Amino acid sequence: RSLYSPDDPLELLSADTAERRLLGSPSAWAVEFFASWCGHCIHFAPTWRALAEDVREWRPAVMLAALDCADEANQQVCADFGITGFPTLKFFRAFSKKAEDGIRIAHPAATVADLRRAIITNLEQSGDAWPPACPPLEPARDSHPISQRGDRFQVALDLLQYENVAVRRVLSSEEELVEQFGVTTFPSAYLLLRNGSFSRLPVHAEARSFYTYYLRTLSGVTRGSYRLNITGSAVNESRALQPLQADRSKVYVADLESTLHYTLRVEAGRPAVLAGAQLGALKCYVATLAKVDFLGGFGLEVLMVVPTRSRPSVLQASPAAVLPTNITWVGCRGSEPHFRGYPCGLWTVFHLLTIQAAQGGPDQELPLEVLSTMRCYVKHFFGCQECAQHFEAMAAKSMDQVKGRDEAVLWLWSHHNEVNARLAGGDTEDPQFPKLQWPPPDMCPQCHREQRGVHTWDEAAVLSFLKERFSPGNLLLDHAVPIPRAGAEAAASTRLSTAGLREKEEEEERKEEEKETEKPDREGETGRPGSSELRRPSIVRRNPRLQAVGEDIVDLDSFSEQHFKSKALRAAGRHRRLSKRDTVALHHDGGWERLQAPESREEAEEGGLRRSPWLRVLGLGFSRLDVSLCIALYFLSSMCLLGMYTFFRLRTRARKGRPGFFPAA
Ligand SMILES: Cc1cc2nc3c(=O)[nH]c(=O)nc-3n(C[C@H](O)[C@H](O)[C@H](O)COP(=O)(O)OP(=O)(O)OC[C@H]3O[C@@H](n4cnc5c(N)ncnc54)[C@H](O)[C@@H]3O)c2cc1C
Repeated sequence: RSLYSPDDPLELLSADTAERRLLGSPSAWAVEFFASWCGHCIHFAPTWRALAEDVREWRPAVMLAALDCADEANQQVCADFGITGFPTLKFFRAFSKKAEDGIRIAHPAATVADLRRAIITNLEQSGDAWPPACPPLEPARDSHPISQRGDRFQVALDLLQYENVAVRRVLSSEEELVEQFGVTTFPSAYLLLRNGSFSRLPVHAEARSFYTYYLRTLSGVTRGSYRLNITGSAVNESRALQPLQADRSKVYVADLESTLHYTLRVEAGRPAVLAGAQLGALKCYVATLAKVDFLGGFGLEVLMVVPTRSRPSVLQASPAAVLPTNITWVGCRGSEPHFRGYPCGLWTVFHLLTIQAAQGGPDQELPLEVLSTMRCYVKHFFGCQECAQHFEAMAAKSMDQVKGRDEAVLWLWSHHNEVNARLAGGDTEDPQFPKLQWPPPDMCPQCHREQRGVHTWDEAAVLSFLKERFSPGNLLLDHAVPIPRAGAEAAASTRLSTAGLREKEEEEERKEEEKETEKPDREGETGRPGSSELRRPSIVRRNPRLQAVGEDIVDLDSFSEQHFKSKALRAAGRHRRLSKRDTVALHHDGGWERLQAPESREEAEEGGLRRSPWLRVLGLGFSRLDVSLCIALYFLSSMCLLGMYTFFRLRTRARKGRPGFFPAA
């Protein structure tokens, strides 16, 4: 099942319906914005469902709804409603005009009773926005605290859909009525009939459910014509995922790519403004991806981020890019849509990053940098807010004490296991993928030891297991989105060893250089149609319009250019083609070239930023535009000189031909 199904008594909103239903509505709405992968949303779903059941009779005065912000189709609408974390609960008064009118209902960990009270409190404060279907709940002189009054409003709301009965409240302060009915205890309920007779309701307890039940059973009281409007969208319908054959000893590139797609296009695209610490966190993340030899040769060209103040973030600006635009979970695929997926992918990406950072190059600090990048990323972008808080608490305790590169790998491993232990047996656990202390004995027997009957880990064995597991040779390309290429070659590329990849890559680079030398005027073109050598676009493109904006928006283009200068130089040394616009061209496999967006081709050509080989050899840093201008100026000045020369020459000749100035004697 998805978190909610059409059987639940709430409306499942979508991008098409959210604004239409919530804004300008004669009903008040309580909405949960959730992400189906988020553990705390999974915990919270039964409470929201129970609340929906509890207040189902309050329709159409008060409606309950839910919107899945993890669904990429809903990304924009969730951003419009200012949703940055999950679950977020908002109350919309009737006739709310703007998305910002939603009032946050604090504390999603609240009980059904707390939430019901929060709805009533907000309803009471509706003033002019009183839902027409809602009975008048607020007597003129009510000195009781709102929390107490709220409990008693509920009966009136519970009877909303019933005809031939009206519920009114009388306060103890209304002495005349109290006296007329002979009321002695508060609260108590009286039934007043049309003929003027009245009697106290014979209920066992002066409580909401007793009153409601009794009133509904009265003769003549019937349910009105209002029908529950269960409008489950097809997208949200319960569905089990088709199982994909996944080898659990492998790491799938499809999972890594899907995670990058989700982190960069969805999570980082959510804030209205990227600035300050949040922008810093994104820069770190991008920088780490570029710095670590991420995917070890599996064709990721990282990465341009463009300054933005507007939310349709640059991260979405390039429709076709290196990463696929859809999500395919393979190793991280859950048995149902709300299990596993993105959080699984995020753990996997960070394990891979720490291990690759620990293994590659002389930079001792890099694995520690990866850990702090993960900490920053989770703090600023991970949509599951409570997960992020838990992780931050763990990190604050011990992350600073990590000194060495192997220690960094083991820190992440052991803390991931701590999370596994906390979540084991809970409702976020996919029954088909129980949360274990990892790696389990069948995956790594040598990792486990027993000393006097007590289990211990052999950390050295764990470390080498992790290094092997997250080595480039253990990455599988299955189910990732392929780019068409020659049949046999494509088949062969489904799984390549690191060595194979690197050889292939070098060969392709050689070929590429040769082609560039042969056809300098084709520089900037993205490849031959049908060939596997399309130049890959960067994930995110420069958007010149956005560059004029504010000071605290950092141009990550120049940031990364500076940051990775040394890396770029090294790459250039290895005959990498490195354009000014591509931050770092990492290893690539020809079979993994992504289709390039046409606009990025145009952009590259228009900007004239790609230099032809001979200019690069000269190292002059001129673009083709510069050179064209030089030639044009040179030509113009030559023409000018020629003109002047001809003019003076003609004048001299003319003078010689004329009679002298002095008259003949
Ligand atoms: C930073 C972070 C904090 C989170 N906090 C919470 C939370 O507070 N509450 C909540 O409900 N959910 C939380 N989650 C989600 C939760 O940890 C799982 O990611 C999610 O439930 C999916 O679980 P899974 O079964 O796919 O395995 P995951 O735990 O996601 O693991 C993914 C894969 O990594 C491998 N793996 C497992 N353990 C280890 C390990 N110790 N070392 C290396 N590899 C390992 C396995 O192959 C596994 O399939 C958090 C996720 C992240 C990224």
